[in-house]
Amino acid sequence: MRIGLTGGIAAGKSTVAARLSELGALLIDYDALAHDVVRPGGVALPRIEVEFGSAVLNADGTLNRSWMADHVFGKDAQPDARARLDAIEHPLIYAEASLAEQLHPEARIIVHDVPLLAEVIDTIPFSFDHIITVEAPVCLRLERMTEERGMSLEQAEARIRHQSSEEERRAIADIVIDSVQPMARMMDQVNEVYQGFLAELDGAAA
Ligand SMILES: CC(C)(COP(=O)(O)OP(=O)(O)OC[C@H]1O[C@@H](n2cnc3c(N)ncnc32)[C@H](O)[C@@H]1O)[C@@H](O)C(=O)NCCC(=O)NCCS
Ligand SMILES: Nc1ncnc2c1ncn2[C@@H]1O[C@H](COP(=O)(O)OP(=O)(O)OP(=O)(O)O)[C@@H](O)[C@H]1O
Repeated sequence: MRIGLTGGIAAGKSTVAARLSELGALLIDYDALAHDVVRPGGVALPRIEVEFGSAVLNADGTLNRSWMADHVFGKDAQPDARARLDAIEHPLIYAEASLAEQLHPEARIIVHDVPLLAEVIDTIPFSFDHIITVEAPVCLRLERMTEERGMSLEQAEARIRHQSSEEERRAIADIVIDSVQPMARMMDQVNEVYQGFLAELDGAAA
């Protein structure tokens, strides 16, 4: 069974993902894959350099993430910069995700943790049995991003502006997890959701 997990930045998606993984799901973390595919020596970095110029690299040859973030999400970013970066990274991320699945043929429940699932739902080369979105109001997410991640309010607002809205994420999801509820209750909800998946699999096998 393949599950899509999404949510706006700092809504609590990684917290839910970690719980699903503890419960036994195979977790495929697209943020981690997005970091992997731009490592030095890979095919993405030279393409990104051609697309955005040599300022995109640090002196040690790694991707300058804050430069890239400014040029993709910042107020002076070119309107198509995000699409140009995504066009380089996304196919490589999907190939890695597919490989991760092939490496674990025993996995009964596979969770693809995809921050931008609503944006890519028509192009991602996977279909999902269920889609979970984790949601919290923008003001709370801004607070989490500025207090816990050292982002300025402007950077945090820009990142949210470049993402789908809660409404768009809810439209693709059949399960919504509200991360304003106390952590313990949210974890109980994740447990219930997971048990539901197992029951569905057992029902299908019977
Ligand atoms: C622009 C980059 C270099 C900025 O790096 P940075 O370290 O600041 O952010 P990081 O990668 O840790 O992502 C943090 C969060 O930002 C958001 N985010 C990342 N990329 C994007 C994007 N293209 N559009 C909107 N939001 C994004 C997601 O919510 C993600 O969880 C990086 O995010 C990137 O390479 N993005 C393109 C790849 C992508 O689409 N990643 C998302 C997973 S599919
Ligand atoms: N129900 C909750 N109650 C209190 N705090 C929560 C709850 N859910 C998540 N959080 C907190 O919110 C913060 C953001 O959560 P998390 O890192 O899981 O977000 P995320 O959506 O994965 O972010 P990103 O999209 O950047 O990966 C964390 O500090 C987490 O502990």
